Amino acid sequence: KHDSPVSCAKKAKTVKAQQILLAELEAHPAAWPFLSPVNQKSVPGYRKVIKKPMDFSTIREKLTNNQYLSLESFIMDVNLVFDNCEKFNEDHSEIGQAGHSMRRYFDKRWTELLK
Ligand SMILES: Cn1cc(C(=O)NCCCNC(=O)c2ccc(F)cc2)ccc1=O
Repeated sequence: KHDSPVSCAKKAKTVKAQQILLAELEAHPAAWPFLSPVNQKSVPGYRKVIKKPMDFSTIREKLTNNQYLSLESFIMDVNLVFDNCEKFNEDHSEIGQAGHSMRRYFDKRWTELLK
């Protein structure tokens, strides 16, 4: 129940890093396809093809509710957004290109921030 001061400080550091990373993803010009859940009523085939939908607003909700027990689980959800995008969209479509661009940006930023 009570963390040692060291592990408590370490946890605060990763939460801070997650907040910084998510804010940067949300502010990115190519973030628009990922800011809210894909509307499964208006996007034919999405519900059948994508088994685990994920988007930045859902990640924001989970972060706010302290649902990420580790940095890894946060990174897995962000990568799920980009993996879903690659599965559903052609690489050279507008949304496909946005997904590649956002994944490159995320990979660069989280290694810079936590390396
Ligand atoms: C990730 N993905 C997204 C869509 C999709 O159609 N998503 C809706 C985009 C419409 N949303 C906007 O245009 C927008 C949103 C926020 C904002 F601030 C400005 C514009 C379809 C397939 C898929 O795989």
